[in-house]
Amino acid sequence: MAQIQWFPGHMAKAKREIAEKIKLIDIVVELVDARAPYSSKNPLFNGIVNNKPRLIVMTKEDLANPKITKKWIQYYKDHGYYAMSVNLKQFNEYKKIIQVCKEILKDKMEREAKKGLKPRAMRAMVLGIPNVGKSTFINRLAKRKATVTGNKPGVTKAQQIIKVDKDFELFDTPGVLWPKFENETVARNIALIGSIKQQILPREDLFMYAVEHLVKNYPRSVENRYQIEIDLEGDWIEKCYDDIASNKKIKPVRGITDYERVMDMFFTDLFDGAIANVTWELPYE
Ligand SMILES: Nc1nc2c(ncn2[C@@H]2O[C@H](COP(=O)(O)OP(=O)(O)OP(=O)(O)O)[C@@H](O)[C@H]2O)c(=O)[nH]1
Repeated sequence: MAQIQWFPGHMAKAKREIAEKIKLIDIVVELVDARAPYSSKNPLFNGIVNNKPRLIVMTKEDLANPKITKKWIQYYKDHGYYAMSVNLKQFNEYKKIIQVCKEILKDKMEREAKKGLKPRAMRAMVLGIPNVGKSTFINRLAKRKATVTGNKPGVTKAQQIIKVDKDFELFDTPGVLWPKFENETVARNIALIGSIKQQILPREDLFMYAVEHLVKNYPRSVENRYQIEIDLEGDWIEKCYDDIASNKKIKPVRGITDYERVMDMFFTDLFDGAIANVTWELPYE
């Protein structure tokens, strides 16, 4: 954990920016990654959002375990949030989010109309830690490349309002929250969903944690991928490196297994979904 830097300055700045914007909006759309819904949710702005309605959108449902995603949605609902899951890679998925926002705000808009207030569009803001899909969602809405997307933490840039339709508007710049590093498990989980660089943690530890979690919770996911057997006893990790290297024909370096290449291959398989439908944490854990 010593390598992880905590930047109170960044956090304070993000908090200030979000607090400024929040005054202008009717609903907060908070994106979290379905593979690690706890670790990718930053409790920091609970105090800022206050009484604004909040919709939690679990992105990347296509990469997560569908049964656990359902449990998480129930968990959020039990805790008074609106919640849903999406695969933003699917072109029309963003429409579902807008639909749900409109349903949530329907009563509020009707109350305003009854009071004789001028009809206006509902306004939403997107929030989330890096890499959860904020730009992808906003770009889909804007139907243009408004912001740069990429599978690297921290690429969201430049503030405009996007008019989605006559009833709905969205800030074109999302609120970027800093990931929390509450404990080692949280840090590992956010590294495993790509929200922080893996290199921030000792990579061998991350590899071992991931393989162990998979073997215990997703029997045969790793074994089948590399045609190996894993028995979590004794020097299992050494054997695991050697067996993956041998199966994938990764050449040894000066007679020693090339651990770095084994890890590269494993993490690529994980990020590309070759080892798929994995969620790293359960609700109530
Ligand atoms: N499989 C899958 N990939 C997704 C989904 N949503 C986003 N992605 C991918 O995740 C990566 C990160 O998405 P972005 O939209 O850049 O995330 P962001 O939250 O704007 O990231 P920052 O700019 O770092 O704050 C991109 O490669 C997207 O294509 C999803 O629902 N499923």
